[in-house]
Formats: sequence, C-alpha cells, structure tokens
Amino acid sequence: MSTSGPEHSHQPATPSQRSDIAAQEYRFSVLLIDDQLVVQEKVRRAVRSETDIDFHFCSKAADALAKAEACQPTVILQDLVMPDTDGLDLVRQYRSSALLANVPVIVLSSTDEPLIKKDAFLAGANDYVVKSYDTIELVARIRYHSRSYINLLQRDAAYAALHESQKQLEASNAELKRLTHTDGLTGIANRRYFDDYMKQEWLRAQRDKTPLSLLLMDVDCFKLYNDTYGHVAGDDVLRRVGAAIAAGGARPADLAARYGGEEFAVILPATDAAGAKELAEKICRAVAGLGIAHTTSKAAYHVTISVGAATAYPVQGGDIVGLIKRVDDCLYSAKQSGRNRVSAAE
Ligand SMILES: Nc1nc2c(ncn2[C@@H]2O[C@H](COP(=O)(O)OP(=O)(O)OP(=O)(O)O)[C@@H](O)[C@H]2O)c(=O)[nH]1
Repeated sequence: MSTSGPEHSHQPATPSQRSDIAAQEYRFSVLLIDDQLVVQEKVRRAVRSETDIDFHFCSKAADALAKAEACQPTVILQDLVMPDTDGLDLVRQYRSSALLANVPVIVLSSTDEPLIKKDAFLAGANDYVVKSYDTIELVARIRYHSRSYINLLQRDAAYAALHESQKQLEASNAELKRLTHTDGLTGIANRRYFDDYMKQEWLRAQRDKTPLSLLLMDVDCFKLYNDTYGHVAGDDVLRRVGAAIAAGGARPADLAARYGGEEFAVILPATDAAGAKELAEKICRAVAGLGIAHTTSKAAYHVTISVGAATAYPVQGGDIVGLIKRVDDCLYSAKQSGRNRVSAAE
C-alpha cells in the first residue's frame, strides 16, 4: 500500500493521458474524502496489508474535487457529512467532472436510513456503506468497484485504439487507391484509370443520352527533344505539359490522363463536338504558351502538341474502341498537316 495526503499537488490527467493510463497495468487506488482522522486511520489500516491498493486521502471538502482529479483513483470513498458540505454535493461534482464521471463512488455514512441511501444513489453514488462496516467487506467492495472501473477504462482504450487503427487503415487504402490511379511521372491519372473512367462514362452517356468526347494529344517531335536536351529534361517537359493539359478541362467530370509515353488523353463527359474542339484548341495554345524551348522541333521553336478530337453518342451505338480509333485518326491527321494543331472529327 502507498499513501498520500491532500498536500500533494498533481496536475489533472488529460483525456489522452487517461487512455495512456488505460493501456498500462492498473493498480487499485482508493481516495478517501473524510474530515475525521479516526475514519482515515480505519481505512488506512484496512488497506495497509493490501499491496495492490494505493491509499490517498483528503480531509477538506474544498480540496476534494481537485485532489480526485489529480490522483485519478479507481474508487472514491466519500463521507456523507462533512463540515460545511453535504457529501452528496461532492458526489454530484464528481459526476459532472470529465475526469471523474465514471469513477465509482462509495458513500460512507453513519446511518442506514433508506431515504438517505436513495438520495445517495440519485446523486450518482455506486455503493453505500455504513461506517460500522467490517474491513474485509470494505476491501472487497474497493476491489470490486476498482476492477469494474479498470475494465471500463481498458474497454474504452481498446475501442479508441481500434478506432485509430481503422482510421489509419482507411487513410492507407485511400492513398493506395490514389497511387494505383496516378501516373508516377506526371501526377495525373494513369492509363489504367483512363480505361476504367472511359468505361464508366460510356455507360453514363448511354443512360443519360449525352455525348461523350475524347481528346488524344501527343508532344510534337519529342524524340528530337530527348535527343537534344536529354531524357531528364524530357521528363520535365512531360510533367509540365501534363499539368497544362489537366488544367485545361475545367469541369469536375473532365479527366486528363497520361495515355502512354508522350501521349495524353482528356475524357470530356457530356461535351459535344463543338465544345471538345474548343477545349482542344485551348489546351493546344496553353502548351505552346508554356514557351519551353525546342530548337529542333519541326513545328515551332518551342514545345507544342498535336491534338485529335472526336465525339460519340453511346446511346446510338458504337463502342469505346471505335471512338479511340477515330480520335487516333484525327491525331494522325494533325501530325500530317504540320503538328501544333487540332484535328477534330466531323
Ligand atoms: N523523356 C521521356 N521520353 C519519353 C517518355 N515516354 C516516351 N518518350 C519518348 O517520346 C518519343 C516519342 O517519339 P515518336 O513516337 O517518334 O514521336 P515524336 O518524336 O514526338 O514525333 P511526332 O509525334 O511525329 O511529332 C520517344 O523518343 C520516346 O522515347 C518518357 O516518359 N520520358
């Protein structure tokens, strides 16, 4: 048994400290709030030989709440009648304290009066012992209430740990999902996600009877760029071009993806041919506007792209492969007619 008096000053444990406490090995800890020295001595003697029970006491009602919050007992023994204070007022204060709300309280009383007992339980006491108790019974009750409080803390700590690990798992899954959808070099969607998204939007366009447009774009004379400036610089161009393309599609459903190598694609749900062509022109201008020097390009003195654009009405039939083929033909035609331009299907 260890003891402490009210003169010990402790900081109250915070909720997180309490959950740390809950993860530790618990000791039973009893706090007696009683002004009578004789009662203190009786309880002290009762638990003296119990090596797993710590004993604390407080003789002043005014210090009781702070003392209880500081020492975080596993059970409080509360005197019913104290100078200037009704012990039940203190019980109510424990119940209103975030740190003590669930700490078991045993009321110590000199009377067995049923109405007083009733008031004690209404105030939030868990048990009621008449001061003529024998010490074996008191120790048994201290153990019983302490054990159930510790079980409660350990259960709360287990729930909190479970909740935390669920949150971490969800965050890891979200990150994993993001990574499986993202192209490592450019940070925009990858080909796998492009394929999934295209299927999903094709079906949506079929259901909603809306058009679905696709842009396919390719960096002009990119082999010459790599040959002139090196692959590392080439990678940087792909990153910057990818960002410019992604910035082009302004609607939330638009999806820019790296289609492969130096090819990019933009899926434009609910967008007709005129809208697709307009956006294609805008992206083409945006990439040229980056002003990245490309002195060996056959299209300009800076990095440019060629863009193919086509639109499908899935409700009328056709398939994704057919749409991609038409866009690819347009891209080929843009390349053939001089690069740095848009070729849109009629
Ligand atoms: N740096 C870099 N180069 C890449 C990457 N992926 C593809 N390339 C290069 O892109 C170049 C594409 O060359 P081509 O298909 O001949 O086309 P191009 O030189 O752009 O010519 P046009 O399309 O006709 O304008 C090849 O040299 C590829 O090695 C990449 O991730 N990083």
